[in-house]
Amino acid sequence: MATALRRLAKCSVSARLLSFAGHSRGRRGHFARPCTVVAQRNFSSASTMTVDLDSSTGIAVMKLHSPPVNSLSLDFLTEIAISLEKLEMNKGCRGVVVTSALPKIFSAGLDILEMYGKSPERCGEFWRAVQEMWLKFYSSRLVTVAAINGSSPAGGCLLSMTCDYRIMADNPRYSIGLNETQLGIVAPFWFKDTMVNTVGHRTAEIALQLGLLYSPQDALKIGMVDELVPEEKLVSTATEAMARWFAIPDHARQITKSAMRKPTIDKLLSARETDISNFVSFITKDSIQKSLKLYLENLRKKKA
Ligand SMILES: CCCCC/C=C\C/C=C\C=C\CC(=O)SCCNC(=O)CCNC(=O)[C@H](O)C(C)(C)COP(=O)(O)OP(=O)(O)OC[C@H]1O[C@@H](n2cnc3c(N)ncnc32)[C@H](O)[C@@H]1OP(=O)(O)O
Repeated sequence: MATALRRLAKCSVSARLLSFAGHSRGRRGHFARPCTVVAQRNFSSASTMTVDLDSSTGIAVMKLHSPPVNSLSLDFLTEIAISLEKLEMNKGCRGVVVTSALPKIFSAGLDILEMYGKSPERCGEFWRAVQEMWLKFYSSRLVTVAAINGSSPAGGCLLSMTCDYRIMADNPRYSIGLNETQLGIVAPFWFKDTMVNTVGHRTAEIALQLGLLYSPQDALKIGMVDELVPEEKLVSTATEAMARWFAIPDHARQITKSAMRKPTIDKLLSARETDISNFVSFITKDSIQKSLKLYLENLRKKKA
């Protein structure tokens, strides 16, 4: 099943690229099979998410549910990317709110177990899925809002930064940021570019080198998130925020989004294979594997 999902994800890259620049809502009809919410729900045998599309508003809510911490494994990444693609193909869908169904955690980022003790082939496959998820979200025609209802380190922060707008629960126990250097690893250039596009060069330089995780209040100050609200108001605020984006004609908003993001997207597209081989050779180094081992042990010790 997972292999079939991944194959489908690979085939769909061209559809995404075709759909990105300059298409209007009226032109989406040529895509195959529109998704239905029920099909979406049944799509994943592992039930790692629910996607509910309200046909009266055109807003879908994607709730990530991969316990214990929504870490982004190869299969989970693939399911997220395919779910977004199905929404893209659905004429009735104009926007998606991404949130977590788990308490206190939006996403713990990339699944460290996918990067530790794995073969180079598997690491490469994993990294392609990370790229694919990023490409799909960053180039989405939909209005994307992250409703960040828990901690969101590293890849979790990246996922939220691919969205058009971020609303975070105002809870000082939560944190968000690209903390890769704290694990002894390096955020690749397109993580860095997404961060720079979100918070600006100087702030990104400090945040990335120090691997900073920000409280919601500090994340608001640096522009990593756009709004803070009490947790219980998160999804309702996200759907309200969506109304402002829906008030703009889709084609104008989409072309503008494309103009803003295309250079960053093209940079990865033109270096995709090199980026995969850089990742594989970096992550499989003995020294990096040792850092990851230590980090995993510390995570487990923290609990004991
Ligand atoms: C020069 C060329 C460069 C090329 C590019 C090269 C490299 C780039 C490479 C990688 C980029 C990676 C980006 C990432 O996303 S790395 C992941 C970073 N994530 C983290 O650091 C988060 C770690 N987790 C936490 O801080 C906490 O778990 C969290 C705050 C999320 C939740 O805390 P809580 O107390 O509720 O839960 P825990 O008890 O800590 O965890 C429960 C359980 O889950 C396991 N776990 C947590 N996070 C992860 C994870 N990201 N992956 C896998 N597993 C995770 C944790 O170990 C516990 O497991 P167990 O003890 O119950 O077995």
